[in-house]
Amino acid sequence: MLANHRFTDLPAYAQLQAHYDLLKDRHLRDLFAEDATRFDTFTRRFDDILLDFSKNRITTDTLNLLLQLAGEAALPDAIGKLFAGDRINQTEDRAVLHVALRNRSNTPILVDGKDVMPDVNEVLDRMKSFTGRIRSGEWTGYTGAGITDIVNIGIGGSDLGPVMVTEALKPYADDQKLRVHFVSNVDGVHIYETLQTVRPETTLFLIASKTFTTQETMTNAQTARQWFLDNGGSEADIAKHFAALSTNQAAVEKFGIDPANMFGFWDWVGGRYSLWSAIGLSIALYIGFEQFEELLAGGHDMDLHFRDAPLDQNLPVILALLGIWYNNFFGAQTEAILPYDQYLHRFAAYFQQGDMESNGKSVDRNGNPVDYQTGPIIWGEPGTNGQHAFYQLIHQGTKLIPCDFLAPAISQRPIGEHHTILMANYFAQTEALMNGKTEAEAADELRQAGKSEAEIAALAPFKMFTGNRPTNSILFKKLTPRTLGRLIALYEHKIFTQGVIWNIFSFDQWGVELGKQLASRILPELKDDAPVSTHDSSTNGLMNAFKAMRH
Ligand SMILES: O=P(O)(O)OC[C@H]1O[C@](O)(CO)[C@@H](O)[C@@H]1O
Repeated sequence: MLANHRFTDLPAYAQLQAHYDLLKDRHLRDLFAEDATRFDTFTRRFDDILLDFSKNRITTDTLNLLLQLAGEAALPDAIGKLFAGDRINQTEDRAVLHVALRNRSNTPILVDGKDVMPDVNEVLDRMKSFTGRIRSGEWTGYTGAGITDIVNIGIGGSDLGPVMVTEALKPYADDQKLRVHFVSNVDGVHIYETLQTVRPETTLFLIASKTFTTQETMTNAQTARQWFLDNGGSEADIAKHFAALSTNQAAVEKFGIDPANMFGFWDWVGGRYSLWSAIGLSIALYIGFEQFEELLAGGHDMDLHFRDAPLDQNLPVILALLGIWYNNFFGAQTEAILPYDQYLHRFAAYFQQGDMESNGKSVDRNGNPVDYQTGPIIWGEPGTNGQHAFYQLIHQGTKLIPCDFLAPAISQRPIGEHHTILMANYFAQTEALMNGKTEAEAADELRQAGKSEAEIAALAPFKMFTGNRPTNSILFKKLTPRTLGRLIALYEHKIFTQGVIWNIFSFDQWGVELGKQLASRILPELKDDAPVSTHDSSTNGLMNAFKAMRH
C-alpha cells in the first residue's frame, strides 16, 4: 500500500505557494540575464537524452522546494513499492508491473511471493518464435502463401501503443514486406476500409484485448472473422489467421482462437502500459523481435534510472515536478507534447490515454474528493505542423501552456536541408516563447520597415509577445527503438510520480465505466422503431430523432 497524505497539507505545498507569490511576476528573460550558468544548472542528461528545463519559471529554490514536496509525499518509498510488486493499484487490488515486462536484467520480481519473470520470459520466447516464423514466411496461410498483412484489432491501450510505436519505428521495418494495420473504432468504417486493403489468405488478425470483452474489439473481431469465412477461409483455417493477445483464455477459446495462438499477459499489466507485453506483438512482427527487445531494453534503462537516480537528477521526477508547479500553482490546465519528428506523430495521442486515463481523478487515496487540481489535459501535434495551427494561442493567447519540445539530433531520413530547417524551428520556438518581444522591440521593427509613428502606435500592441512561457526541451540523438523505449518510460514514470504526489490512484480507470454501462442499456432500445421514453428528455429526444432520420 502506498503511504497516504493530503497533498495540500504537505509543508512544502504552503512553502511553494509563498514562493510562487514571489516568483510569479519574474520574467524568464531576466532570470537568464542574471545567471550565465542557467542552462548548466537546469540541464540533466540520461545517456543519449538531454533534458533542458532552464526555460521554466523556476529558480534553484523552486526546484529544491519541489524536491522537498516529492520527499514529503514519500516518493522514494512509492517507487520502491512499484518495483517490488506491491499491490499499489488498490481499487483493483493489483500490482503494477509493466517494469517486469522489460526487466532485461531478469532479477526476480515477486508478486505474492512468486517470481513473475519466468512467465514473462516464456511469453517473450513464444513471441520471438512466432515473429520469426511469420517474418521468414515459414508460417503460411490457408493457401500456402506467406503472411503479408497484420491487422491488430484492439482499442485504447490495446491499440494506441502499438500504433504509436510502429509509426515511430517505421525505418526499422524497411527490410521486410509485412504491413501493419490497426482497427480500433467500432464505427464500421474503420474495419471496412482496412479490409479493402488486405486479402484473407495472406492476413493475420491479432485480436488484442486484455479482457477480451471490450465491445468495440469483440464487434470488430467478429466482423473480421465473418469476412474471413465469407471470402475463402474456413473454420479450420482460423488457426492460421487469428491470434489473441489477452489475459482471458476462456473468452479467447470461446471466440474460436486456438490457445496455441494465444499470447498471454497478467492482471498486473495496465492496458495503457501494455505495449511492452504480448500487446506489442504487432510491433515485434513489424520491426523484428531483436528491435522489439531493444525497445524493452530502453524501457528498462529508464526504469533503472528512475529507481536509482537521486531525485534531483531523475528525469521523470523533474518533469513531474515541473508539471505540478504549473498545474497546481500557476493554474495551468493543459500540457502540450510537441515532437519535432514526424515519426512521433502519435506520441501525444498515446500519452493522452497514458496520462489522462491515469491521473484524470478527483478522489484521493482516502476516497475523499480532492480540492486541488490533478491530471492535466494532454495534447499536441508534431512540429512544424503545430506551428501553423495552434501555436498562435501558445504564443499570444491568455492561457499558460507548458510545452515539451522533443527532437532528435539525427534524422532517420536525412534529405537535403530538411532536418536543419526543422531544428531551426525547434530552437526558435522555445526561444521565442521564453523571450517574447517587447512593445518597444515591436515598434523598432515597424520603424525599420518604414511605418509612420501613428501606424507603429496602432500596430505594436498586436506585434508584441509577452514571452515568459515555459518549455522543456528534450533533445535526443536519434529515434532508435532503445531511445523510444526510454522516452516512453520517461513519461510513464512522470505520470506515476505525479499520481503519488497528488495522492491519487493512477492505475485504475473507473471513469470509463459509466458510458459503457449506459451504451449497453441503450443498444437494445435502438434495435427497433418503438419510441424511447426511459431517459431524460434530451436523450429520449435525440434517440427518437435518430430513429426517425434513419429511414
Ligand atoms: O484491452 P481491453 O480489455 O480490450 O481494454 C481496452 C481499453 O479499455 C479501457 O479499459 C478503457 O478505455 C482501457 O484502459 C483499455 O486500454
